[in-house]
Amino acid sequence: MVEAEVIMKKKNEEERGGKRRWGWAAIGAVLMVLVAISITSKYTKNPNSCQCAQDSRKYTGIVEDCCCDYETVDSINGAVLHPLLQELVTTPFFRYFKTKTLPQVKLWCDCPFWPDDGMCKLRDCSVCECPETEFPELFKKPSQYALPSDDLKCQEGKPEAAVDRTLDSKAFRGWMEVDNPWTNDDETDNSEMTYVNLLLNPERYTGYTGPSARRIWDAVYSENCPQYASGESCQEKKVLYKLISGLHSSISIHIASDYLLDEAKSLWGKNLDLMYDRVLRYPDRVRNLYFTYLFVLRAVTKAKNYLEQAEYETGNHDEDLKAQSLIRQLLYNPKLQAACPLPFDEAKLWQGQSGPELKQQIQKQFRNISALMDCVGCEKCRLWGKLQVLGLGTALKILFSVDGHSQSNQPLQLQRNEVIALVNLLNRLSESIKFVQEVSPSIEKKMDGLLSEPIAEEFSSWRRIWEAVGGFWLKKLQL
Ligand SMILES: Cc1cc2nc3c(=O)[nH]c(=O)nc-3n(C[C@H](O)[C@H](O)[C@H](O)COP(=O)(O)OP(=O)(O)OC[C@H]3O[C@@H](n4cnc5c(N)ncnc54)[C@H](O)[C@@H]3O)c2cc1C
Repeated sequence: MVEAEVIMKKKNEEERGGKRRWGWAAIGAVLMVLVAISITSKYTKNPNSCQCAQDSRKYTGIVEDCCCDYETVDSINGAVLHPLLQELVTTPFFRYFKTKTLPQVKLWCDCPFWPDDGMCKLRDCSVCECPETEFPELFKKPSQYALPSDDLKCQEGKPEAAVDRTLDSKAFRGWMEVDNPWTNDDETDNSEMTYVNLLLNPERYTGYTGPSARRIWDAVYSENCPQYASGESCQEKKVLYKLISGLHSSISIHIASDYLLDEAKSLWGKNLDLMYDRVLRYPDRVRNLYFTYLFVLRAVTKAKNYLEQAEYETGNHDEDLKAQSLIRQLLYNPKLQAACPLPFDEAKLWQGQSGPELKQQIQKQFRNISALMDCVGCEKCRLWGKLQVLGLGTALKILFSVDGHSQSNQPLQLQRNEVIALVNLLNRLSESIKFVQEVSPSIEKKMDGLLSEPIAEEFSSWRRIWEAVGGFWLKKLQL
């Protein structure tokens, strides 16, 4: 009897122990599942996780609102456009830009918005002007080849419905001084104009920063091309915003690619952190750079008949022939024509009843942006700001002010300075695209590394917790 009681007691204890183990096992399993859910949700659903950030930084497929993809832009830019443009901008015709280079004290006369407080810190802010003897003699005189207006080929009689994307090549014989409805520049004001050699004044870090620079960008964005909220704004306003943002990205990339790393030692070089902070970490800014590049490229190729027949005379026969030849190679490049025949389709814009009114409104906003460039408080920044905004204004003029439907029915006429600005702008954008393509994988890898270090640390902490929890429950189960 006693023996039977002892056996029963033992059996009951074993059953209780078994139940206890099962209880501990169940609690352990639930806790482990909770820990696992917490870890997986942290690294798969969190929008700030490394995986998501990596995906959003890949640039593939068609560039938004354009007709060409990122991969094609990279390859055609690297293989064809960049080398051609680099050579073209060194020719005498393209390297001298006519601009007002007013001393700081006179700046307020030109800036229609506010007197500048001159924030520029470095010697590198100032522009190196050309001596009178250096720039081409032919540039000093008004063109003797200008056509009387009745000699311009009329574009009437084209079918109203179809968009004519060709430009009248016969209209061009010489450089005309005509107003650009998109810009605020007046090239006829010769007394204060001077020529600068762009090769001697590279766009790079100048030390222009702080409230003065910020005020210009703020005025450009907030008053003249407010950020569109997707779906709310019309396509045309979106285009203006993207052009300015793309230009801003390009300026920041040039600052970062030629930066004063150590002022005391006069050491210049690449500042990749700055490039990441200002451009690469914002995928939209990179996309807008590609958009602006394709937009300007479309303008250049649309004006091909005109540009082919233009005169690139500076008095230096060999160099002028070279400029002409390089322009032809650019305009009729078979690789470019095959890979990206229509970089941007301007025919989709200004449709509908409000088209003409909208165009006037955006034209006014762009003229304001152009006028704002006179308020940039650093000469070299102002030079490149004015040149590139004039380049954009020229692209806008080519794409939107001259076609079969223009009110005036006037064929395209460009000022010499507009052509110089257009080509130099395309070259700047091309350099930026190349730079982004070359350095962004390594910067992104570095940044991903920095991002993943804390994540790796977190993972190992989680692993330690996991092991501790697992070990504890195993011990309990072995009890
Ligand atoms: C016309 C112009 C030309 C300049 N040229 C030079 C130059 O040659 N060399 C030089 O050293 N400095 C130049 N600067 C100054 C330079 O652009 C910066 O303003 C300065 O370096 C201070 O930079 P930041 O970090 O405050 O940002 P900023 O570049 O001033 O940007 C101001 C704000 O604009 C927004 N933003 C920035 N980039 C973009 C983008 N791509 N798209 C949309 N929004 C954006 C952000 O909200 C940012 O905070 C120029 C300024 C202007 C206005």
